[in-house]
Amino acid sequence: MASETESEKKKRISGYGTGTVESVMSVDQVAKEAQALSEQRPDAATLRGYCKGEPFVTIEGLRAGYGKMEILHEFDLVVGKGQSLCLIGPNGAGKSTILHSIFGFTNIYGGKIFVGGNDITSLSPKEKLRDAGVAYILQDNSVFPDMTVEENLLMGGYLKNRPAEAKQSADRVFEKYTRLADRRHQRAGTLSGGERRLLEISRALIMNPEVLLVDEPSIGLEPRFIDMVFEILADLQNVEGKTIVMVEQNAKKGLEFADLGYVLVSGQLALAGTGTELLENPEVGRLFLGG
Ligand SMILES: Nc1ncnc2c1ncn2[C@@H]1O[C@H](COP(=O)(O)OP(=O)(O)OP(=O)(O)O)[C@@H](O)[C@H]1O
Repeated sequence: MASETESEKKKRISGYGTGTVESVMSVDQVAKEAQALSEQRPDAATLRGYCKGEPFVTIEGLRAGYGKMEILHEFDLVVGKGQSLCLIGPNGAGKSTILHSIFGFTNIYGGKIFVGGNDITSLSPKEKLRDAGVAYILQDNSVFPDMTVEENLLMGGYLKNRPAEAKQSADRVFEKYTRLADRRHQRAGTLSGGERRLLEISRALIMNPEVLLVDEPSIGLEPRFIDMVFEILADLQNVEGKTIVMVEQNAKKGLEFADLGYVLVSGQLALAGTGTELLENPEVGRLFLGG
């Protein structure tokens, strides 16, 4: 968003929360005031306390970034199996960088990442998807528009050695989501925004991952599709037992959905709680939920 003006930024942010354009603070102001939240920074034991059962996705003292630039500084995270976590925070705080780091898209300078007790810190994205059961769902517009819905889904199984297995997984997706089944031979570029997001999520399911990293599921969607996408994610968590780590600019939606919420400020964890606790926190409300 390099060319975005301050007024455009305000407009964009106002769409994420519940406030009006006028009532929303500038991006820089939010970032500055959010620093004060860091005084309540939780320790690793507190994070574990929020965990249901054994920790499943754990990050310990992560230092990561791009090239030589460190974006995340000593970042910790603990999520139980089948739990969901939503990361919120000012623009540029490093939320997506956490997902990138878990999936292997960043340089890691220190710290560890575990899934199911296994150290996955230095695995490649391919190994994380194929061997560690971690899938990354891109922000948006990642479907191949000239390929059919079915072909797009099968692309999700390109790491499976046996195409027949990918086909079986795709058939299971079609059984579950008849909306996609009805359109299996349709070009993906002709799908509605909500259907496209459903296809992007479904494509990640072909490898049958345990952990879903979901980057901004509501971005660019009309309100009616946003609810649909969150219902799909709730089903994947509650019925299929997937563990979800999500970044969501619509902080209200994200915190209503997730069991846990973390506020990230300048690459560091500033505040953690249940989704409900953060929704009820007046400072979080003022800074990220539109007042
Ligand atoms: N591929 C990259 N190469 C270099 N720097 C990057 C890259 N991706 C992100 N950054 C930088 O890392 C910092 C954190 O970016 P990140 O996208 O993680 O923030 P964010 O909290 O998700 O922000 P937003 O809410 O605006 O999406 C920013 O300063 C950004 O410019």
